[in-house]
Amino acid sequence: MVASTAGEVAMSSEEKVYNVVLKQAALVKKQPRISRDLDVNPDIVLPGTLSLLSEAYDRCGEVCAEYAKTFYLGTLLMTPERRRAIWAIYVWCRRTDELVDGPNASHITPTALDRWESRLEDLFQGRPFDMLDAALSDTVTRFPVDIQPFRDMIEGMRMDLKKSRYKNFDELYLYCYYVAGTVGLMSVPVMGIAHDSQATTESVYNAALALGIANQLTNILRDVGEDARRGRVYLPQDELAQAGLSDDDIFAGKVTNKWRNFMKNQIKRARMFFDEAEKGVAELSDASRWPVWASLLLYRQILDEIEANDYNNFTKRAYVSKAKKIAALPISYAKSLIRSSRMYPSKA
Ligand SMILES: CC(C)=CCC/C(C)=C/CC/C(C)=C/CC/C(C)=C/[C@@H]1[C@@H](COP(=O)(O)OP(=O)(O)O)[C@]1(C)CC/C=C(\C)CC/C=C(\C)CCC=C(C)C
Ligand SMILES: [Mn+2]
Repeated sequence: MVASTAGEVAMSSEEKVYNVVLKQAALVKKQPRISRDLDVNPDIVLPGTLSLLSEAYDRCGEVCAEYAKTFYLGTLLMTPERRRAIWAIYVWCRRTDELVDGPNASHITPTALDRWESRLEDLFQGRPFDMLDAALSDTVTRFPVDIQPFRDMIEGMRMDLKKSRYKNFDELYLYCYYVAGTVGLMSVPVMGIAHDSQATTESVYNAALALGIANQLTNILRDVGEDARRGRVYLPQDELAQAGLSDDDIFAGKVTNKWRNFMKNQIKRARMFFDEAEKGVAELSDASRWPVWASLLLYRQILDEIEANDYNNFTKRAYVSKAKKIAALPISYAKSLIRSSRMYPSKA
């Protein structure tokens, strides 16, 4: 908590977001933990609807494969119903992101985002607008997914429309929650917490949030040059100033020692969020641990690549080679066999 000059007590972004985590965890606790593999029940669908729905999910899978090969490969390791649900969530997130980041972004207004939000409300009430919405509409009836993180992601897009600078890490943290921490909160109810996990639901949600934040911080550090060319600086202005840097240095795009030192600290912080996330992966249901480990290790390696590029994230895009991606699979598989709190039940 931070006291303002008027004596009011303002909540930090971390506190605000933690309250969302607590609410999400409480909501999912009301539902039984998913301990078995659910599958589509044809008895509850009208004739013809099932195949339409299958087509809708397949299309979501195709979009996911096209835009995010790594995530897609990860989802192939999941059970069929969970995989389809993650595809549906992925596609909704991607479409939301495209509104402000895609080819038509310059025409997007706050009103368009309001319309997108009412479509979201409709699909949660069983009234999807199109085929891709229909897949998510079905997913939210099968898994205890709440609407709040979806609304919050749209809020992040609103923020992107009106804001291109972040005063400090507190402001950046809130942005990262909106656009990526939310994905963690949307995904846990689908991935499921292991039925014999001793961890609290809050701690697993907190780890999921941390993975979203870590991914987004990494994404920001990878894309500094690209974002600057769009007039955007997603770095804390106060930390830049403390390092003796300004927006002009970013637009100039020169790798100096000041920049290297600044980047070292930013990378350190992103790694701390990855460390926090790691604590929760072992608590996920058996079939979900491997894909989450794989995606965590792969995204985390982008930070190593930024270092390997001598911190030139102005003109060099850090990427993980195919060989390293393949090498991450057995490592993540081995890690997924570790079931921490279940191995030490006395911890609870
Ligand atoms: C297997 C797995 C990890 C599944 C999650 C798949 C999913 C639903 C992804 C949605 C991603 C998405 C399209 C988000 C929209 C906003 C956005 C673009 C965020 C950035 C993603 C990376 O995208 P990319 O590199 O393509 O970026 P560009 O558009 O090219 O700039 C983000 C960096 C955020 C992604 C955040 C996550 C995937 C959160 C992961 C957390 C979990 C799956 C929870 C795991 C649970 C525990 C307990 C740790
Ligand atoms: Mn980016």
